[in-house]
Amino acid sequence: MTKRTIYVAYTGGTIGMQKTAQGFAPVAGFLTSCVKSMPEFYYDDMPDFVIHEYSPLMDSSDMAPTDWQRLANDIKANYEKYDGFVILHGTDTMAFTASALSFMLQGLSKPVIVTGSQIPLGQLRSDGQTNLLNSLYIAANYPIAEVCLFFNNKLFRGNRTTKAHADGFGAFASPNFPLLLEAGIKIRVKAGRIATGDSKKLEVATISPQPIGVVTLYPGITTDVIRNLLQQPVKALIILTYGVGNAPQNTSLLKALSEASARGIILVNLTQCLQGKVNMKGYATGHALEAAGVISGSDMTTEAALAKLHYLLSTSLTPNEIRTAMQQNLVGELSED
Ligand SMILES: NC(=O)C[C@H](N)C(=O)O
Repeated sequence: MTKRTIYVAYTGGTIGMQKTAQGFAPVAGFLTSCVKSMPEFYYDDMPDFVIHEYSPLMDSSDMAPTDWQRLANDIKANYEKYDGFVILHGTDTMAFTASALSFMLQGLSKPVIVTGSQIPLGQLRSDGQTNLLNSLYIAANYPIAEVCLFFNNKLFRGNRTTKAHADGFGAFASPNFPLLLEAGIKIRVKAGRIATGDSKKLEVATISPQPIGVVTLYPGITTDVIRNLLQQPVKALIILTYGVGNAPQNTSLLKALSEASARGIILVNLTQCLQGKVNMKGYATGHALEAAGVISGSDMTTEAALAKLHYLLSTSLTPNEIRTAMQQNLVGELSED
């Protein structure tokens, strides 16, 4: 059998960083030369791979929707030539990029795995070797045709992830969706589905940067704070509410929200809780939000909701159509009742 070949899009992040006078920063050419010096990447069981290094390499905190587009276009341009795709990316905004790509890459029949590390590949005790090696191996041998995120021996559905640990190796969690695969002594496929090999045509959605607000409610938050967040040019506001989606039943606050909704602003209710989903029918405090035009984001992560809003606001859908689509499961990003 011919070896599978994986395309590695290297965008930056800690995995390829070196110490500089200003702290860790990505250095051109360094990651590729590190990998070339590690024989395990070239064992017989490993797939062939090519590393395409982006220029400039970025810390993922500097990334924006234009970088998501560039990645999606790059995968499209190389789609026919390769069996799978690994994206090397910084961890800070990795969950945002994985979420965005899940909406942008439509009709995937090959795996796309986003990974990186907490310690640079060139440093002692780096997690970069395990993360990259396993991602390549899994993309070739356990092709799950969706946008995944691999970290700390776990393969997650990309649009269900959130960065949950700032300095541990288990940097990612998927609070509301099970693992796709776990790489222990044995590789065990869990909620993931291995691709059947049918090839579909890949379409890439074009997205543009969107003015979206995100606010965490706290006891005593004033209507003025919310009103300021709802000013032009804001097109959507994600409200991180209490528990199952509750907010104070403050008349002026509810009025500000219903006026904004009437102006076409999309108001999305997500819970501040780490796990579980919004149910605005549970309490009067949640029901009042629904009556003000706020829609439920169910159990989406903030990252997935934000990426989904970018995707939908970049289409020609009306605000009401966007509200409907926000509550539907488009690519496995939310659980419907
Ligand atoms: N671990 C990392 O990759 C963090 C880095 N600041 C980044 O997101 O690019």
